[in-house]
Amino acid sequence: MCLPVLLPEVREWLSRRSSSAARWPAELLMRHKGGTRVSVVLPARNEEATIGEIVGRIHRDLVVDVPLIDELVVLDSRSSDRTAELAVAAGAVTIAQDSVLPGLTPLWGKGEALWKSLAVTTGDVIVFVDSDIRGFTTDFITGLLGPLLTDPTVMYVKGHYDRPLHDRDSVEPAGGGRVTELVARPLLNMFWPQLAGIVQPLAGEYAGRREVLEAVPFVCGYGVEFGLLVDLVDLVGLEAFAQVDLGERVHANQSTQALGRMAGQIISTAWTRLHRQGLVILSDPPTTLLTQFVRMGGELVTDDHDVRVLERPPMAHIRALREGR
Ligand SMILES: O=c1ccn([C@@H]2O[C@H](COP(=O)(O)OP(=O)(O)O)[C@@H](O)[C@H]2O)c(=O)[nH]1
Ligand SMILES: O=C(O)[C@@H](COP(=O)(O)O)O[C@H]1O[C@H](CO)[C@@H](O)[C@H](O)[C@H]1O
Repeated sequence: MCLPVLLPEVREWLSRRSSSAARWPAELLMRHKGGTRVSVVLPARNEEATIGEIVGRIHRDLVVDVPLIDELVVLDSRSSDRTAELAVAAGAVTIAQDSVLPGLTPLWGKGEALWKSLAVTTGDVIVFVDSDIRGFTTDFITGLLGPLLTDPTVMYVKGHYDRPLHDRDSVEPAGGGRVTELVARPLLNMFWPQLAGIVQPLAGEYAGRREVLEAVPFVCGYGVEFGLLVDLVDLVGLEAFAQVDLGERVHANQSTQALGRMAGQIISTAWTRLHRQGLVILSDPPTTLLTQFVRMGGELVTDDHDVRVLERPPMAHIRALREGR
């Protein structure tokens, strides 16, 4: 007989803190919104193919038709295409990542964009949505806001969905979330079993209260989602988390090589948390160099990457410094 793997408290949490997007229509949320300001942030790096559609839908449905959202911001993460122009045209405030907190050394990556969005938004609640989603619908946003606007004990909400996998010229009905299944989920089950009930730990769609988002560091690259989960559950406990089924999400799938580098960043992030939380004793730190192999002109050549974790301190610390506290 195989033992139930999920901890009893995780199983119990799942039964109480899970819902689906359909449960949270915008009209219901308007009745609960009160004076809570809501910001929606889209980190975007070269997303001209989809940013206009996503921003346009959010602006029409949740700014004009039902004024649930107070702020719609695209954090332009060093795009070299028409992302910023199309985002503005569709109704978003668009801010260049490197223009935020210019006194700090600029860093790269998705997490840098998300961390800087805290400095240029005013919402009490912030919703993060990727900008490469195909077939985006605004119930991704109302679903994530549901638990936050109706339950003051909820601090952080993760979306989950079925994840088809785009192949060159076909879409497999499942198979997406490759780094989730091959790296993130095993790491969380092994070292942070209280997070084993998070269905899509790396999902780019999530929301939280500013007070907690500004109380934790942000990993600058692709480790940001993994780092937020581990740091926030340490800060507020699983009880303050909720999870919403958003249905299905199709996005631009990166190459296996690119996901290898993403996996390296996530393993580096996990390693820093294992050490910071005293779960491992560092005799000597692991290397952060990842050597991949690519064939060029018939030759197999090495392709070296640094997957070290760069992270920003809690935004609350930056605010305190700037206010001389
Ligand atoms: O340096 C970066 C890398 C990515 N992104 C954005 O973060 C989201 C997720 O990134 P990506 O699609 O590259 O990751 P994947 O979804 O393939 O894991 C997308 O909206 C990207 O435009 C970003 O703002 N800055
Ligand atoms: O979940 C995953 O394994 C990766 C890759 O997804 P695919 O295998 O390309 O569907 O996608 C996520 O990971 C990134 C790192 O956390 C997030 O930033 C992305 O938003 C998310 O799509």
